[in-house]
Amino acid sequence: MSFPKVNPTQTTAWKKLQYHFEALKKVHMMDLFSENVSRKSDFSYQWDAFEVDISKNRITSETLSLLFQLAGETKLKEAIEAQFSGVAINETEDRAVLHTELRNFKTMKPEVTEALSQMKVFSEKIISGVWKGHTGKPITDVVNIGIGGSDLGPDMVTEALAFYRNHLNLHYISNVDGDHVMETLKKVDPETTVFLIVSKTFTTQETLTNANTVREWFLETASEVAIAKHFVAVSTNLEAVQKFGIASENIFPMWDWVGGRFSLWSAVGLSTCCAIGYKNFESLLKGAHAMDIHFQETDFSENIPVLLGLLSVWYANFFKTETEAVIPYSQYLNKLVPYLQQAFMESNGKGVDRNGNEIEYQTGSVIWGSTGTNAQHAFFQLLHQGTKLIPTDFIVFTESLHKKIEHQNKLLSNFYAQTEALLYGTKGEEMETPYKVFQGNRPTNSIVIKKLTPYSLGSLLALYEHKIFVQGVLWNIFSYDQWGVELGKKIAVEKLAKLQKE
Ligand SMILES: O=P(O)(O)OC[C@H]1O[C@](O)(CO)[C@@H](O)[C@@H]1O
Repeated sequence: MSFPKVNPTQTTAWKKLQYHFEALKKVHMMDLFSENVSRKSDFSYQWDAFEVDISKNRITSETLSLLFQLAGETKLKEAIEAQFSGVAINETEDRAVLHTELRNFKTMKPEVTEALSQMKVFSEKIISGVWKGHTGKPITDVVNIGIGGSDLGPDMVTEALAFYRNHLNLHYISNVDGDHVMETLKKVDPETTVFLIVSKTFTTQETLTNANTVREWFLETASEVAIAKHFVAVSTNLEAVQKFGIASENIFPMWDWVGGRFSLWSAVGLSTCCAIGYKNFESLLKGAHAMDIHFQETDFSENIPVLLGLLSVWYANFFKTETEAVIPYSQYLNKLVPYLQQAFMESNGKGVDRNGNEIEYQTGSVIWGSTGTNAQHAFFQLLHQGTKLIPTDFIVFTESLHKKIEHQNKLLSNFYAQTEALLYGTKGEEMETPYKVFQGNRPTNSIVIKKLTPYSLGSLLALYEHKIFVQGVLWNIFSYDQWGVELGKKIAVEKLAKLQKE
């Protein structure tokens, strides 16, 4: 049984939140800090190697109580249970949503265990040089051909975990723009490169076009039989993969209960597994699973994904904010924001509710951002003095991987300085000109993690996955379909036919 479909605006909590908002909207957070000396610790949450501080938000303990009431009335607890127990909560596609099962080693389905061991064997052969190209040379380069969820997640994780990488060179081809594939092919040698064609459906125009171009390029210097040593596929569509000419032992499975944007934990992450080795890949999965348990079992008052999801709703629906920024103070997380953009916006960019009615409140915020400190010199002016209120996540790792202490101290001091400047502004200070005034009162979450490891990265990504789900339940939308991408694809097919004729 799926969980009840509640319009959030019809709940008692929503009405109370509306009144509460009217009373709180002009209050400066600085006053909330002066009234309560333990505000920082009251609104900080420790979990594993994470410390999440939400004290710099325009909230009081009453705000949280009302948001918990809203979660109760919209049946969040029941929704979490339904998702984890495999109910087909993706109703418009009649599918369960079980990416969490890809990282649960205790209850893992046999086909997942089998796929993981297939990944282990394959990646070990590639890394050790046992797997040879068709001319007998070991593999030096791995190229992932995929787009959307079959590209963004693996690419992001491979870059984020560069510190843990081996000698292999990794490349990602996604865009149908021929310059993308051709520039990548300039860098690789067909004799020592393996191509991973990753597509859940194996019908995606960009991926198939790129895969065919690569295949033609490969066959300029090799025979058809050599394909078995250089082409591998990850897909649910075995028939289409076989038609493409990929040997059956080179096919890795996917399942319809894993959404593309939640699939980096499956064989879709094969490129990452080759780059960092199976042991590290498994650690990524275990870190995500630890967060799954936290999300499933922790009371909402201490539940980090729940708290962050509720705060988004508070800002989007009461303060009417339209965007949220994410600023990781780690260059390794340079690709986190593009990955989150698909995860959040493809999931929650919906205008029809779970009862089929058009929605009259805001859903799916625009997600944007980039790494600190670079972002400080790009768009922080707007965060500090612009007319828009932009709730922002600040993420940092306290320990630096390269032990560059001076750099790390400067990075951390900027991290803390920015959240304080956004909080306090110049309130209480005499400024000689209005242009130098900072209003402050701009909300931030601080996500402070001990160290960037495969495990902690897994936890961080799972945290955001669950935040998406929390928002979706509160907004009463289906977070796991993506019909909004179809119309453009259909028109593009028609345009292509016309262009080809001309
Ligand atoms: O893995 P596939 O089937 O090639 O799909 C790629 C991407 O395309 C989308 O369907 C959007 O067009 C995404 O949801 C998905 O991640």
